[in-house]
Formats: sequence, C-alpha cells, structure tokens
Amino acid sequence: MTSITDEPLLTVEGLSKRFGTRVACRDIGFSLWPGEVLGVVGESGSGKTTLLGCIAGHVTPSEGRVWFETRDGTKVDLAAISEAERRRRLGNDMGFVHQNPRDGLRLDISAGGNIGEPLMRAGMRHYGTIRSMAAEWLGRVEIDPSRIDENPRRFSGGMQQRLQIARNLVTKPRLVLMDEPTGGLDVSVQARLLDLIRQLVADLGLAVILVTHDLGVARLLAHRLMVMQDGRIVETGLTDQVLDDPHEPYTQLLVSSVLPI
Ligand SMILES: Nc1ncnc2c1ncn2[C@@H]1O[C@H](COP(=O)(O)OP(=O)(O)OP(=O)(O)O)[C@@H](O)[C@H]1O
Repeated sequence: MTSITDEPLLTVEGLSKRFGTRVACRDIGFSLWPGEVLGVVGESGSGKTTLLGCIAGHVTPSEGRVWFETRDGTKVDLAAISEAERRRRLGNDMGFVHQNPRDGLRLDISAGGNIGEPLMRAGMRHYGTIRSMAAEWLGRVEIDPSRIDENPRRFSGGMQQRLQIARNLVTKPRLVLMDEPTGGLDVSVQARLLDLIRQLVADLGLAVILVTHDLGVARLLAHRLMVMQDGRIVETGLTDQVLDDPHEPYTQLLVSSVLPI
C-alpha cells in the first residue's frame, strides 16, 4: 500500500529552457520528497538559477513538466498554469529565499510588516495575533523582537537575510527554494545563518531545493545532491556519497575545486 508520504512533493520531467539559441537547462528530471533537502551545485552558468526559476514560476520552461502535489493530494503542472491559477492552487505552499534579501523583502514597511504581510495574504485578520506571531518569528530568527517596528533598511545584511527567511517560513510552506541563501555574507555570519536554516528546516520538516556554489554549504544542509554542467544533470546521489566518492569526472573536478565554481 502506498501512503501519502511515499508520493513526491515535486516531480520535474524533461524540463528544458532555451534563451534564443542558448540552452540553459536540458532535459532535467528529478523528484523531491516532503522533508528532503536537495542541493543543486555546478559551476557558474550551468543552469542552476534557471532551473529554480522554472520551478518558482519566474521563468517559463521551453519544454517539460513541473508536477507539484497540492495539499488536497492532486498534482498540478506548474509549467502549464497561469500565475493566478498558480497562486490559487499553491497558496503559500512554496517560498523563495533570494541571495540578496532586498529582492525578497519589502523595504518600505517595518520588519514586523514583512512577516505579517504573508500571514494576511493567507487570510489571517486579527492584528494582535499577527503581531505576536511576527514577534515570535523575529525571535526565532535571532532578531530582537523589540525591533519589530524598525525598517529593515536599517538592518545588517545578515539580519535582512534572517528576516527574509522568517517572511518565507511564517506561513509554513511545504517547499522552499533557496538561491545562494548565504552568498555575499561574512564567513562568521554565514556559519550562524547556516545553523539557523538547518534547524528551521528540520523543525518544520520542509522540503528545500538549495542552489549553491559552496560545497561546504551543500554538505551541511543537503540530504541529496544534484550536480549540473552545461544545463544537464551529470551526477546525483546522497550528499556524502557524491562529495566523498564522486563518479563523474566533472564532479571529481568540482570536488577537488579545480573548476571556477
Ligand atoms: N534571461 C536570460 N537571457 C539569456 N540568457 C540567460 C538568461 N538567464 C540565464 N541565461 C543563460 O543561461 C545559462 C544558465 O544561467 P544560470 O543563471 O541558470 O546559471 P547558474 O548555474 O545559476 O549560474 P550562476 O551560478 O553564475 O548564477 C547561462 O549561459 C546564462 O547566460
């Protein structure tokens, strides 16, 4: 008998994306299960961000299917529906953490507003509840809740990134896409943020697709890795297996840091 958790949350089939004559993704296929963290690694230009964009709906695939299992158990092809239909079917089930927090935050409203807005979009109306949830989430991402009314422009880069994470996770999505979430931060800030992401992902049982240049980040967060080269998946497997015993010559080069990643 198949239980509901045996079903993948996301299944990508035959996904390709061309920009004019340039092929950014070629015949990509994989599945992702609830609670699983999939790292996507590869050199610059290998198609990682394009793949993430096709799943997020920022980029329209040239070919292929992106099946997502909605909360009512039906599968919807995200590559074939309009933005409005996507919002209606998915609700807040998919989050996106940008490398630059300014791309994922509203800088014209307060920190608390940034967390409260998705709750209101999800239908929550009671101001006191929204405010107390925003304060709780600020604490959860290690921002002093007394800064709830401050504008995030006044936050450091690391704080802005933690706020972006809170804004994405407060509605408990089942899938979060992360594009280099710790890129551009100081090493010590990065390490704390990685710990925080690891803890939240485990606590909330989130499925995550994590695009990263950094194999150390992938090793720490990802259960499974997918290695991309020139728009294709060249190797995939459990993270430790791929990093400790890479089979493909390209992955061997990547792991030995010969490639400019
Ligand atoms: N909007 C676009 N128009 C034209 N070409 C694009 C566009 N977006 C991406 N590409 C091309 O698609 C290929 C894959 O780019 P993509 O950004 O997905 O790679 P990446 O692996 O994420 O690289 P990086 O790690 O540097 O962000 C590249 O050759 C890139 O120039």
